[in-house]
Amino acid sequence: MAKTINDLRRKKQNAQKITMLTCYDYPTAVLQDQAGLDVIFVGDSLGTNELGYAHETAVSLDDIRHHLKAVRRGVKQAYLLADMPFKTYENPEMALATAQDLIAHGADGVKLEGFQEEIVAYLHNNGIEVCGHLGYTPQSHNKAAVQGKTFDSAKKLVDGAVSLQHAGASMLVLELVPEELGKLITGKLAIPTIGIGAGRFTDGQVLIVQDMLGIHSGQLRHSKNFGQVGEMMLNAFQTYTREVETGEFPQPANARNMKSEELERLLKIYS
Ligand SMILES: Nc1nc(=O)c2c([nH]1)NC[C@@H]1CN(c3ccc(C(=O)N[C@@H](CCC(=O)O)C(=O)O)cc3)CN21
Ligand SMILES: CC(C)C(=O)C(=O)O
Ligand SMILES: [Mg+2]
Repeated sequence: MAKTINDLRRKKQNAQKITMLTCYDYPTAVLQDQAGLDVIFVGDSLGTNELGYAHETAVSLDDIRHHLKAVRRGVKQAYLLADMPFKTYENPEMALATAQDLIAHGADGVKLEGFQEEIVAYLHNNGIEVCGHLGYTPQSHNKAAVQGKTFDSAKKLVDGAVSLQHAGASMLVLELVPEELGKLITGKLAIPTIGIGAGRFTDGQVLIVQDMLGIHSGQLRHSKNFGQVGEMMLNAFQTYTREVETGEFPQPANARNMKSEELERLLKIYS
C-alpha cells in the first residue's frame, strides 16, 4: 500500500522522522522507492539541477508534468509530491487547474510557495492535498539567504505557518530558516514540517538528490554527500573513453558472430 498523508501525520505524532528527496527521473524513483523514502518529490529544482536552467522560475508546467510522469512509473510505496511551477497559481481557479493537472499525471499532492492561504483553502476545499513552503522560496527570492532571523521576520513565518495549516495545508516545507524557528514552528503545528536547511527539529528532512549523491561540484552547508556518485560517473566516463580509444573495449566476449558457412558465402562475393 502506498503511503498517505495520514501515514505522514502519524509519523509526526509518533516522533518518527519523515524522509523526503527530490526526484526527476524513472531509475532514481525506482531506487528511492525501494530504499523506503516516505515522500518522493518532483520539485521545480528540476530546472537548475536536471535541465540546466539558470533559475527555478524558468520551469514550466510542461516540464514538471514530463518528469512527474517518469517518476510516477517508478514509485510504488512512497507519497508522490509535485511542485506547482512559478506563475501557475496566480488565482484560485488557475491554481486548481494546475493542481488537477498534476494529480491527473500522477501526483498524490502538490506543493506551492508562500503565504497563500486563499489558494491553499480553495485547493483543499476541492479535495487537493497541499504542502506549503515557507522560508527561502526561490520563486519569489532571487538569492539564497536564511529567512526569519529577526523577531519580525520570524513572527511572520510562525503566523504564516499556522495560517497555512488553518487553511487546510497537509504538510509544510521550511527552507533555510534558523534551527530555533524550525523547532518552534514544528511544535506549533499538527501537520508535519519538512526542513531543508532548517535544522534538526523539523518532523522530516528533504534534500536535492544531486546534492546528497555528490553529483554537484561544491557543497552547500545544509546538505551532505551520502555518496560520491559524481566522481564515480566521471571515472566511468573517462575509463570508457580511454578503453574505446585504446581498443580495450569492446572485447570478443562483447561481440556477436555469424555462422562460418554464412560468413564464407558472404566473403566469396565481396573479397
Ligand atoms: N542543488 C540545489 N540544492 C538545494 O538545496 C536547492 C536547489 N538546488 N534549488 C532549490 C533550492 C534553493 N536552495 C538553496 C540554494 C542556495 C543555497 C546557498 O547558496 N547556500 C549558502 C548559504 C546561504 C546563506 O547561509 O545565506 C551555502 O553556502 O550553503 C542554499 C539553498 C535550496 N534548494
Ligand atoms: C527545495 C525543495 C523543497 C523544493 O522546493 C524543490 O526542490 O523544488
Ligand atoms: Mg521548489
